[in-house]
Amino acid sequence: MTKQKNREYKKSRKKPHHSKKQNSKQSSPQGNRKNEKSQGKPNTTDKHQRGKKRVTIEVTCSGLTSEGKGIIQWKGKQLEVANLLPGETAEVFVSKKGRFFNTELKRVINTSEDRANLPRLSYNEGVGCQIQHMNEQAQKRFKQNIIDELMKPFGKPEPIITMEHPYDYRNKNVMTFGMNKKRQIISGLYAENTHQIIPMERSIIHDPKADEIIQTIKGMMKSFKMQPYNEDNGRGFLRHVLVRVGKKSGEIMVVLVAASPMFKGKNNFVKALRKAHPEITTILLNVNKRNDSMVLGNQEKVLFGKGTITDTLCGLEFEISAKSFYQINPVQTEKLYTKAIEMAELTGEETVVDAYCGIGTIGLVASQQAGKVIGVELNKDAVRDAIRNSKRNGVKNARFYQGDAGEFMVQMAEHGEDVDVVFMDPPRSGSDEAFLSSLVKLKPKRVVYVSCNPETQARDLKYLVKYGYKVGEIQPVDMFPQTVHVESVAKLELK
Ligand SMILES: C[S@@+](CC[C@H](N)C(=O)[O-])C[C@H]1O[C@@H](n2cnc3c(N)ncnc32)[C@H](O)[C@@H]1O
Repeated sequence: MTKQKNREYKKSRKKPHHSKKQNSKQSSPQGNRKNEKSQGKPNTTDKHQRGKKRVTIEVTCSGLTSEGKGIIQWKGKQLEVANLLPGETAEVFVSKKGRFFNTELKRVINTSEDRANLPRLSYNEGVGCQIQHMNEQAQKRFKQNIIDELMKPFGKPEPIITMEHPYDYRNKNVMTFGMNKKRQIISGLYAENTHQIIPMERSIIHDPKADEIIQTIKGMMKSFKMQPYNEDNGRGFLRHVLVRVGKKSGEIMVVLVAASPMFKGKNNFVKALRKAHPEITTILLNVNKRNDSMVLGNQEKVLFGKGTITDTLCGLEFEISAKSFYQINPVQTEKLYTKAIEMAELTGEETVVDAYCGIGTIGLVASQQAGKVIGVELNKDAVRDAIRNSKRNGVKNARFYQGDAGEFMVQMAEHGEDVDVVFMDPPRSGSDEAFLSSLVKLKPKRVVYVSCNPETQARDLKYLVKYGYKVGEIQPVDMFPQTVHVESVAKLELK
């Protein structure tokens, strides 16, 4: 890569289209005095949470952040309120923590027509679903606006592909275990940007059976003298439980993530869990001694079954290991892959690279219409799955390699390989300069860029456009209903 290209790439990486916001309840005091007319009026002051003062204000919401929070003005400051919609008047609690303001919706006074007519949710069922208070039309508009805005430099995206039944869709649930102040075992999700567990028994987007299994495990812990892990003092055993469900096959994997490999009474535990849920097809113990936010550690032991599950996607069967990536919404994934493969315009002759290939899903589905497929993926377990999956489906024209996709592309470019089409589906952080600079050297006719983070996708598209590609169709797909996340696939052609 030339110095000029390097500088350009770094510059574009520094400036993502939207900047990340603060903690869910915290708003920065970045307000603007001109807006004081529309400021909320303080109603009352009360005390909560160990005597901290908070005021109740009446406000009208003027817009939405890219994280789906309502924007309000108060005392010359712009604050963000979760679960509030534009045009709504509401009572909001405001309290101050350091330089930041915490807000919490107390009561909506005038309801927007965009508000979802939800059945009453039980305790915390909507945690992690930042926009579950918007109805389907409003969610669709919200996500379309995000994509349209980000992709403005490249053309007008297609209307987003939505999901018919946008609930219970996740095939993977991960719950974290801990103790509450009454020393009762709890399981739930971390509150945004913290390691504080919000107890949760059921989520509107989780697979119901997976949630049920996690509750069974929580109920069994006391009698098996199994302590939840305490991050502060390093004591205890169970950190998380991951349940993965093959939505078509019905196979179910349970992964107990523990702080230690010493699992006393594991045989009896496995027996009791299988008795309560005969539908479980495999159980694993994963050991994670790390202190970061990664759920799974490297060490893994199969306690029951074959250690993997199988599922069907786009007519092919895929074996999936605990540590491998597998798209969490298979109904929408089929629509996404169908669109991506259509964009590749394969004729049966092409050499295709499937970069960041996971367990080989896109490459193997595309292999039926390609000359040959070369897949590259960093995760060893996923590459092993991909190789097994090509054999399982009788695919003869696909090869999978383990390694960094950027380094792999550099080598391909140095060897002057011929590549016709590249599918790329990087993680949320997007691709890197090694990958992109080699991609433009390899000059494939078409690049199909699949992304779960349109901000980094837009950044990388800008690079590819600068170095010889033009963006054709851009297709957003709602893979994550009820949340602010959106998937997008873009077709690029060599100019
Ligand atoms: C969004 S997933 C896509 C996987 C696959 N295309 C699919 O649809 O299931 C991104 C994948 O990139 C892999 N990955 C992350 N960093 C990588 C890198 N530097 N080189 C190669 N693969 C990487 C991850 O392990 C993960 O499997």
